[in-house]
Amino acid sequence: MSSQKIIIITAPSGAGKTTIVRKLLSELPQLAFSISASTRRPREAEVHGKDYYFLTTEEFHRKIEEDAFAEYEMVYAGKYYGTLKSELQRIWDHEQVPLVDIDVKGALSIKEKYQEAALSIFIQPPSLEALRLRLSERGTETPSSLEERLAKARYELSFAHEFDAIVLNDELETACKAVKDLVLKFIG
Ligand SMILES: Nc1ncnc2c1ncn2[C@@H]1O[C@H](COP(=O)(O)OP(=O)(O)OP(=O)(O)O)[C@@H](O)[C@H]1O
Ligand SMILES: Nc1nc2c(ncn2[C@@H]2O[C@H](COP(=O)(O)O)[C@@H](O)[C@H]2O)c(=O)[nH]1
Repeated sequence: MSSQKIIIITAPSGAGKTTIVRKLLSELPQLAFSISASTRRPREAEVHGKDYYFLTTEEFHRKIEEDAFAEYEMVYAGKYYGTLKSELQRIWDHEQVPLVDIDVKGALSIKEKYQEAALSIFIQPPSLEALRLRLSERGTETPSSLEERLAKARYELSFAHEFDAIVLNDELETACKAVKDLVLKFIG
């Protein structure tokens, strides 16, 4: 496997990135999840150092000053999310390929930074109505955070064609297989 490749999975919130990423990680040991830093509060059952590195805003600012991020964005409700350079290096040091699950702006930054070393996949939801249903059934959002995510989704959908591939996530198994095929072709 050639070193220092990176796989970017992006989409509007609720499109199914995390679901697809988890399946991919369970099937392809060549990949490792790039754990992002975030200042949002952990959800029930989320674990520091597994789902995210949960930081205070002060800690996140310090890391920005130290130039510790490959990219970072204020994604929702004043909360920061960022990909740590040290996390990518940790994964490369294990001779694995980092899989980053990030928002569309962050994905465009990583794509620009790593150029042909990056494979970028946009997960397309069947419709905004489907997104609304998935997010409300997930049970993680308040009415206002749900609307915030849907408003951002409308904007993010217009960037789909900036990425190397678009995979429709209507039937989950079909979407997972399409993503797996793209990844296997890329990592060789
Ligand atoms: N193909 C699908 N059909 C129906 N439900 C799905 C499908 N794919 C994912 N879901 C469900 O939709 C919800 C949102 O999925 P998921 O959390 O993976 O989205 P996400 O893109 O990672 O969102 P976020 O960006 O907010 O983390 C979850 O409850 C998941 O089980
Ligand atoms: N730009 C970045 N976006 C990230 C990163 N890690 C996660 N995310 C994206 O944030 C939203 C919200 O996630 P949630 O866990 O609060 O539902 C989602 O779109 C993630 O993909 C990151 O490091 N940089």
